[in-house]
Amino acid sequence: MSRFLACWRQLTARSLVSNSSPFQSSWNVQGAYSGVDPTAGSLHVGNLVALMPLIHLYLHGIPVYSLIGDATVQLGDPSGRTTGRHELKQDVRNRNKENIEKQILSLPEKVITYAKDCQYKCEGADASPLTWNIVHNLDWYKNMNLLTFLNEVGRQARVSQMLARDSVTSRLQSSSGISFSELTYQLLQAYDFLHLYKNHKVNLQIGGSDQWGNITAGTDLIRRFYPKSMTKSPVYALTTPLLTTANGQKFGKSAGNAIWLDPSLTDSYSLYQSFISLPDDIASKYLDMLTLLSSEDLESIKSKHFQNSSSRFIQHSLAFNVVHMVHGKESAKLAQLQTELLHGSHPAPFGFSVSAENSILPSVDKLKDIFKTSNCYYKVDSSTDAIPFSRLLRELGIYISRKEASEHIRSGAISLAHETVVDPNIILTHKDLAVLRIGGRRALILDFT
Ligand SMILES: Nc1ncnc2c1ncn2[C@@H]1O[C@H](COP(=O)(O)OP(=O)(O)OP(=O)(O)O)[C@@H](O)[C@H]1O
Ligand SMILES: N[C@@H](Cc1ccc(O)cc1)C(=O)O
Repeated sequence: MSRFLACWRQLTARSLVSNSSPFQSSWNVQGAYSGVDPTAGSLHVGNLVALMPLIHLYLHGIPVYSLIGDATVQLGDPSGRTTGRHELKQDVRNRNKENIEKQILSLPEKVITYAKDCQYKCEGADASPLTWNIVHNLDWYKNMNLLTFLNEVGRQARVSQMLARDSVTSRLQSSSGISFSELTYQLLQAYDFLHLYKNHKVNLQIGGSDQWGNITAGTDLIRRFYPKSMTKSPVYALTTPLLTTANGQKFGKSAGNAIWLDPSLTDSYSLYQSFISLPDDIASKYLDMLTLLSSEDLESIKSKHFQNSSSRFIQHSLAFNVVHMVHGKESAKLAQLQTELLHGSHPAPFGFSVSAENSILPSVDKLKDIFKTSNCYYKVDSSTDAIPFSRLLRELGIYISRKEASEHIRSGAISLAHETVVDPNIILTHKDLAVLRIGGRRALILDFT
């Protein structure tokens, strides 16, 4: 079996293929790429879906390329957007580019460690990972002359096809319309694919399903440029499903609901937590898509979960595995322990909870060690410990105003160490740690020591 066929089986079994060029077992993939525009300082969980096929290809020993769109970010991709993007300043774009590049550079080592832990196998293929390459599209656009681009690329592009792309039709009908630069975005992404095909033998582009139009603009352009090469080295497109919220909204930067992969923006505990309240069917699908667990392990997790679905075993397994892959195993273990202490089933002192089987609560010092690096830990110092509760919450930055804090307190949504607090003016007399709960799921640690 060819390496790509073995990999394709993994991708389809894990529901990672939303659309593709007509698949045949003879697909001859020599290299694959996926791109990201540095519109933010970190990748997010949505981007991870589009990265998963690249991860499987990498583990199967097929050359992979991550493209950082430091040229395309200047135009803004209209795909999946109802309005144009705000222009980012050059220093912000550069910072974003550096951060994303660092994140991608650190990925292969993490993926290999995680894959070993999962005993990931390349069925029927003898493979070992090659280098994970990073390219920047400004490298070929910075000296590109406008006339050369229009002559080489513009001449081949068909305006009727450009206008028919989903990303364009939806915007043409909107009140804000679409700018010329956004309309030409697809030609730049198409030319990227052509460039990588010509210079690095890359003949597969992968992206989220909103990228189908841009990716096929590339396959069309390459076929027009190199009609004779198509028998020996054909080009392919592959898209993954979009990761959406429970109400169908795409997870991402534009929707403002991104869960970042950078631990300084979304710490391991919050990343872990983001999967815990997913409905069973969605969590089960994400477990297939976002982990490298074997089909036997996936089966056994699901069957264990359905013996007692209140255990949320699928959600916890998904959370542990994603944190393991992107932040490392130690961070995943810590996030699991923090989750157990904050959301277990058996109430314990200071407002912590632990499960009945594991009811020994760590000492205050140990608890401080467990939580002090997480975003849910707040140190209450001596200048703030004798002030009214609503002001304390404002001073700690938990609420932006005292008024907002007071409203939440009065509504009964806040409890401290198992006690609901309804008086915004109360002065706390705590001397150790206490868990502050806001609504159903948010839990913070206040450290009064
Ligand atoms: N929620 C998601 N599910 C699956 N793939 C996604 C998701 N969000 C982004 N991607 C994919 O990640 C790749 C890089 O996307 P990029 O970061 O450039 O834009 P984006 O996150 O979609 O941005 P925005 O949210 O601003 O539209 C693309 O292939 C895109 O389709
Ligand atoms: N258009 C992609 C990013 C990208 C940029 C250039 C490419 O060649 C490929 C992909 C997105 O916004 O999600």
